[in-house]
Amino acid sequence: MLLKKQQKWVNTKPCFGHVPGVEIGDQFRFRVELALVGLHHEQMAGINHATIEGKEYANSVVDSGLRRYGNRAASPDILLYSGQGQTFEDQKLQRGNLALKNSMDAKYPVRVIRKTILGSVDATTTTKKMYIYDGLYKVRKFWPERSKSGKLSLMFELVRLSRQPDCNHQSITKPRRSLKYLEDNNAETGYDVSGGKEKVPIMVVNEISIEKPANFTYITKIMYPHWYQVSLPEGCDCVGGCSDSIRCPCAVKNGGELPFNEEGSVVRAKKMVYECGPNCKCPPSCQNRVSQHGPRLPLEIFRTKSTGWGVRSQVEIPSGSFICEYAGELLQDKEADLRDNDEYLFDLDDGEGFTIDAAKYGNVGRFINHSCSPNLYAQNVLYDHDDKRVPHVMLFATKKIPALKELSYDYNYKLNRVLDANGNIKMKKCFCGSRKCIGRLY
Ligand SMILES: C[S@@+](CC[C@H](N)C(=O)[O-])C[C@H]1O[C@@H](n2cnc3c(N)ncnc32)[C@H](O)[C@@H]1O
Repeated sequence: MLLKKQQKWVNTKPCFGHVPGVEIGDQFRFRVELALVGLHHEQMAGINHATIEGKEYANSVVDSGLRRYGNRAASPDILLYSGQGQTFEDQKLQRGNLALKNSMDAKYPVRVIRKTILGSVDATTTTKKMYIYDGLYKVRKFWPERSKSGKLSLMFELVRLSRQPDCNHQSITKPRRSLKYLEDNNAETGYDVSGGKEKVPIMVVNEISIEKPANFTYITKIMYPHWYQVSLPEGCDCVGGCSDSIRCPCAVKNGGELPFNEEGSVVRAKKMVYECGPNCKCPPSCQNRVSQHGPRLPLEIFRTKSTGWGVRSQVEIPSGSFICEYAGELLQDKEADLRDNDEYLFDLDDGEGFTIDAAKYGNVGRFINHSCSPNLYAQNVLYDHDDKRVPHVMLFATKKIPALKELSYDYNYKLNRVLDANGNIKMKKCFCGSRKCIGRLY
């Protein structure tokens, strides 16, 4: 309570994925310490959940290890977790249980904290109960199961995401980092670069040096110049959501079909995708509102060996998934030509028009590198205005992408067309490493 009064609790906003400053294997003596660092805010309940657009999603569970709850480790990487509910009645698909199901449907990662007995089993050494952060899991399935008392329990199967460090929770461990370390929040990496502006933290990780990304201001939306007036598009009247592709005017704008499937994956690349907008009567959960909600995957900015910073996901990405927008300052091409740093310019068209500059103001999109064999593509999207000259540039996965594989798109530069101040052709080598690499970015 003293620390709370001194406002020393950290990561107080709900987040999905890893929590800044906490590493797999970190140990905690009491449940309240989990809340203090933002790993699991609930001090009593085993399932922690957070609201996104009115819907609850689980973001962490504490596996008490108690038989009473029927939680048992089927294998070190699989946790069978019994849902919440009173012991004297059947468990229902509500509150934490519903949140776990929603995280399963949305493929959101869930942090698992295991309660473990540490210490030697011989009688001479004292044992200690500890809570250990075990890493990220996904909910694979759930089913009802009759417990010994005859009541129905909801069993959830949680599978540990691959390529995470081992947490050695079974053994007597060497001293690990403790809460004191967390006071040092100025560590070079392991922080959310969005500073809490995105719904999921965008962690910075550097496994090869202590460098961190150069300063810029994190924004989540395009910055329009003061002279640019945004006009709102007309909306649809589909109060319950847009599923009628013949009657919904937004579906009609998309050629008579919804551009996204029920999982929120883009169906096919188009010249323009029209999402529902501020004047539409459909709810935020409408199938035709995807990229406007911002990134949902636990993305990481990591230091690459030869192309500076890059971006990857902590979890596997299904084909067609939305990754992020390319956000920055909207400039006219002639202004963009005068900018000193040309590394973060995204040209919105081939002719004289507009460019997005993410050098000073940008989001995670500014860190995604070019590849000659990309796994993302840039899709033009309109939803909050209907000016086709300045569509939102939204990046989507072109294929299923394994966890921790670098994300990339084709910068589509025209060779021999980039000129320096004296009119000489500028060239830049490409280090994408693909077998199809043409050797040059431009
Ligand atoms: C939009 S930024 C991408 C993020 C950048 N790597 C960083 O560290 O901030 C574009 C710049 O990254 C570098 N880059 C991106 N892809 C590259 C590639 N395939 N080969 C060489 N350099 C690349 C170039 O310097 C390029 O101008």
